[in-house]
Amino acid sequence: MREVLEGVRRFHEQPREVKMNYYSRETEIVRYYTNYDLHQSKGASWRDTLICVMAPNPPPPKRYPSACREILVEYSKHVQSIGEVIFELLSEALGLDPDHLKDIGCLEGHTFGCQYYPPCPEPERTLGHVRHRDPDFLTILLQDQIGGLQVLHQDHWIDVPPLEGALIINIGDLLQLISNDKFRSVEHRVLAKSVGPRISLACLFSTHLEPSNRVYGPLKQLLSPQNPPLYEETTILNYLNSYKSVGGLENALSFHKL
Ligand SMILES: O=C(O)CCC(=O)C(=O)O
Ligand SMILES: [Fe+2]
Repeated sequence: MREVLEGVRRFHEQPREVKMNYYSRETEIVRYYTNYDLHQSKGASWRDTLICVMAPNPPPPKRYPSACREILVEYSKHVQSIGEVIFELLSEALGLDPDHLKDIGCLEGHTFGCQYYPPCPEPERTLGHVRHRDPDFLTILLQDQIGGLQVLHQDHWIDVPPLEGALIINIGDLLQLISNDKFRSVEHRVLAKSVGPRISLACLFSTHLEPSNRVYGPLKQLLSPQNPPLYEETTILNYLNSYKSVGGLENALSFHKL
């Protein structure tokens, strides 16, 4: 875990000219940029991001930056195994067969968001990452020892202190949708800090770059006259368009409520 964060640091701390080879504001499967909503949003978050799609259709390994290529590929295998166990447990928690969430494709794809938050001279004037919910089924988040991550709980921002060797599991919007609100996607943010850099790696389980007509809606097994569906069926792409239209700032699920 330490090594993969080191790999992310190595990438971000290279000269700008090297990183520019990966710079893109489009939906490339490997891309480096700052603030996906930079040109729409009124403010900018204090971070840079390297996105790497790892599954289901990874590019040839040489497309990943050499500074972190090997360690990203290795970490991807580990995180896939952890994801399998977590989706089994979540399936059981919903009263379903352990393979259910896997069978409907929740584990099919994952993408790494490799974040780098430089030290900020005026941390009270910005955020490292504005409040948002993740647009996926589930996120496995690895953070370093700097701190700053917070989750919203009963209208209060609660610190998620770094714990050596620990991973943070966040429910995303798509799992809230298919579980018909049994699981809630967590709102979270990262404070800017004068110390740093802070490095994190968010592994987002979703297949959002795969063109697919597959639709997701509340799972039939969870519905009854007392528990009617709360959401319409949607493709992942359609849901992502709602997410982008509000820049992640509002709850994109509200667009899909029945
Ligand atoms: O850097 C972090 O701890 C959070 C990152 C995050 O929320 C994200 O990439 O969606
Ligand atoms: Fe997030």
